[in-house]
Amino acid sequence: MLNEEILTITNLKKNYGTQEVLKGVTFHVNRGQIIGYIGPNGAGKSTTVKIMLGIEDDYDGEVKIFGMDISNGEVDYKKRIGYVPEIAEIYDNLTAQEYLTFIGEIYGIEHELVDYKANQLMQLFGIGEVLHSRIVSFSKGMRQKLLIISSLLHNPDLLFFDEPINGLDANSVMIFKEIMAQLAAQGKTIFYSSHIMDVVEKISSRIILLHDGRIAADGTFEDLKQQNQEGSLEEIFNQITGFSEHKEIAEKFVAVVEEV
Ligand SMILES: Nc1ncnc2c1ncn2[C@@H]1O[C@H](COP(=O)(O)OP(=O)(O)OP(=O)(O)O)[C@@H](O)[C@H]1O
Repeated sequence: MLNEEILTITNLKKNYGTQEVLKGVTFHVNRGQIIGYIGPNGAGKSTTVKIMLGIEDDYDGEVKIFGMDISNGEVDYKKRIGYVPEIAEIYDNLTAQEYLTFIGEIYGIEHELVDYKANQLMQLFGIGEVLHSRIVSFSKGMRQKLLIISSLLHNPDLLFFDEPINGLDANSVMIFKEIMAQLAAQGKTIFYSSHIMDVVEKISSRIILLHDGRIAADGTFEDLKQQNQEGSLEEIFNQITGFSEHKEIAEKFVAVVEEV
């Protein structure tokens, strides 16, 4: 069922102290969509994702995942979710294989299956030779690949990716974009936050732009292009967020740098 509702957020509000971060966010996402969730730094993207994951539970409004209100205390829905956080706590002293075994145990996956998947996926992502190396010795891109693999180990139906391609080389980005497209074609739903506009533009079936605690745009790239009469997602982003002074800011920045 491709029109099955996977995520339904209604009038979501979140404050940190006196700061209103989310001021009433509403959207619903159907199965098989790739949502590019974008917005300026501090707009509240990670906050929205943390609420959906149940990491942050103090909010107003309603959040339904797989049709169920997540505030009902039921945590089973988390077994069907994969998550690549922007900044991850990762156990440096473990080897990649030990780490993936540990993640597999959390999800209750059979040991042999985890071993098999860990081996295959690491090889396919070009890091097969470090399966038994400690994570502390990994480069940034290698760590990121390991995080992507660990988020997919349990074959989740819904994926939250927060800047997942940080540190990935150009060839790996191509593989990852293709993996996302194929996962979505298989009926997985992907919620993708990133500041890399040309990638978001290309991979998203729908783009949601969060600005000042509210949704400022929601539609396919084509929809957004028509509404804003701009050519690229970067330009649309600049227009909707009312930003045009990058040159002046850069000039002032450099002037301060040059002061001695
Ligand atoms: N635990 C917290 N305590 C207090 N304020 C917080 C906390 N987490 C986030 N905030 C504030 O909420 C706002 C939104 O933060 P959030 O991390 O959701 O933004 P974001 O859109 O993901 O930004 P970025 O693009 O920089 O990752 C920011 O002003 C941030 O300072």
